[in-house]
Formats: sequence, structure tokens, C-alpha cells
Amino acid sequence: MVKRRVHVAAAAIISSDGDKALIARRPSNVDHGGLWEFPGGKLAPYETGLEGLKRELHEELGVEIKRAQPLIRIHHEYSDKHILLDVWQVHEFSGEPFGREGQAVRWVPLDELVNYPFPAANLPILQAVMLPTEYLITADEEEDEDRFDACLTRALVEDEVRLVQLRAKSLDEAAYLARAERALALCREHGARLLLNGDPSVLEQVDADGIHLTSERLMALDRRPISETKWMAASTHDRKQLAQASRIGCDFVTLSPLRTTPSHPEVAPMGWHDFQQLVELAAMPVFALGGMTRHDANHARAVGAQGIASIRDFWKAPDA
Ligand SMILES: Nc1nc2c([nH]c(=O)n2[C@@H]2O[C@H](COP(=O)(O)OP(=O)(O)OP(=O)(O)O)[C@@H](O)[C@H]2O)c(=O)[nH]1
Ligand SMILES: [Mg+2]
Repeated sequence: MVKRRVHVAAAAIISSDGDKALIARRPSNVDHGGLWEFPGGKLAPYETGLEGLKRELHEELGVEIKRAQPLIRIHHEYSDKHILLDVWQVHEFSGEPFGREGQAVRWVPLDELVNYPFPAANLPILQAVMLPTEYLITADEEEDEDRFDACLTRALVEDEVRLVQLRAKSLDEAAYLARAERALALCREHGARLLLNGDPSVLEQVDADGIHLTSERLMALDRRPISETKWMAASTHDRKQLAQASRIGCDFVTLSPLRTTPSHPEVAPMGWHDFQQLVELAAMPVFALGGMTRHDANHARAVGAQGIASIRDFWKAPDA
């Protein structure tokens, strides 16, 4: 049987406080009936994703999209069809949403979405709505703990970074753990999440939000080493590593190097074209890494990424 290919546009409509998403319940008599969904539907042959989404949200909820940004594209094989879910994050709309087709609609806090039954293709959307557009990776060369704290605090306050990876390969274990405790306290104070770069067992010593695996650690694993209550991210550089990240259930990944960087001058950059092709294959949110700045974030989103990851663009002393 040749499977039908279905292109669907769906909306993660986010409340103005940024804390909730609007979901709807599919009627019991349709495909995936009774499950919850992000409102949207099948594109007509002549429509772009955003055009189709505007039409669908008008038909299903009675709202007009004012501002939207690509969030994630998911290819998923159902038993009867191949579906492309083209998901947009809607930041601004007019009208009061209600179920124009009689469906239940509900505003749900982002971290409670996991408690609702969604179609199987939706898991990466739940991860994507929880993640910001920027991922800070701490600089490794920092020796002085006061300066480290000042740089991290500046990024949390001035750049409003909400996702941090503590990467400090030059520190010994005791120094890393001490730094991790302080970084965790600073992140908590500013509503940011902290991932530790190291062996997953480090989470038994510091109760951070998750682990970031090097590509080497990623490839050595045969299953997810930590519970679902923590986040697991990984560094990837190619198709094989992306497939492995998906197989062991990473929540998101970085994909690099997009550009040549001072830290890895010998590695050939992949550029936006190859990056986009790899992102299209990935079954989870992907951050572009390698010479990225916040100015690249919109372009990264436009080619399917979650956003950008960077050390250099965020890591500055307050007086710099
Ligand atoms: N809208 C929407 N569809 C989803 C999601 N996840 C998911 O797997 N799908 C699948 O994508 C397809 C979308 O079809 P739909 O029923 O919304 O299409 P539609 O609004 O154009 O309805 P119609 O065909 O009755 O006119 C369905 O097979 C649905 O199960 C989701 O989050 N939102
Ligand atoms: Mg629909």
C-alpha cells in the first residue's frame, strides 16, 4: 500500500503571559478521535503552511493570527499515512477562541501538557513549546568563580537567557560540582533551567534540570540513562548522531558546526543548506551551534530549528 502523504499545519497558541497553550479535543468520530491536538488541519494544495493555518484557526476557533513564527516540523509515519506536521508558534491573535465545531478547547500550563493524551506525532511539539529560542553554553576558560557568577548573572538578567548548559571540561570533579551548585542557584533565582554536561550520574549529586551528553557519550548509550522527569540533550554533528539521539529519547539536541568557530578551527562548517536538511530529518527540537549569535535566531527558526546555542554571544562580564 502506498501511504497517503498529508501536510498539516498546526498552531501552538501561547497565552500573553507565555505560560499556557491552547489545545482542543478532537471529536470522537474522526481520526485520533477523543485525543487532544494543537488546532489546525490539512493544507489545501495551493496553500503555504501559514496560509492554511490562518484559514484553519478562523474555521475552528474564530481567531485571526497576528504574529506567528515557525516552531517545528515533524515527519511521522502513521499506519495509514505519512504526515508532515508543520507547527507554528502563535504569539498574538485577535478574537476570543472557542470551539466553532463543537470541540472542547482549553488553556493548559505548558508543563501540564504532558498529562493530556495527544496523537503519537505530537511528542516533539510538547518539547518545543517548553524550550526557549536561545541556549547558553558556559565558557570553559573561566577560572575565577566570581567572574563566572558575574557572567552567568549578566546573561540571565540582561539577555534573559532561560536555558543554560554548564560546560567546564577543565575543572576537576569537586570544582565542577561546586560550580554546578552555584550555577543552579543562580538559574533557579532567574527562572532558568540548568543542564549539566557530564556523566548522567552527576544528577545524583546536583539536582539540576537535566543532562547534556557529548556526542561521544551519546553514541555509547543503548538506552535513556535518566528518568523522564529530567531533560536529556545531546551534541550532534551528523545524521547518524541525530538518529541515535532520537533512538535513546533525547528531548532536544544541538547540531554543529554551522559556521567555523575559534574553538574548532579545523572542522568544516556545514552551512545553512546542509543544516536545514538535517533538521528536517530530526524528530526533536534542534539548536544551531557554531558561530551563532542572537541575530541568527530568526533565520534558524525559519529553516526549522528551535533557535541558536552559543557561548560567545552570551558570555561577557557585566562591564564589557
Ligand atoms: N490539527 C492537528 N492534527 C494533528 C495533530 N497531531 C496529529 O497527528 N494530527 C493529525 O493530522 C491530521 C489533521 O487533520 P484534521 O482532522 O485536523 O484536518 P482538518 O482540520 O483539515 O479536517 P477535515 O479533514 O475534517 O476538514 C489528522 O490525521 C490528525 O490526527 C495536531 O496536533 N493537530
Ligand atoms: Mg483540524
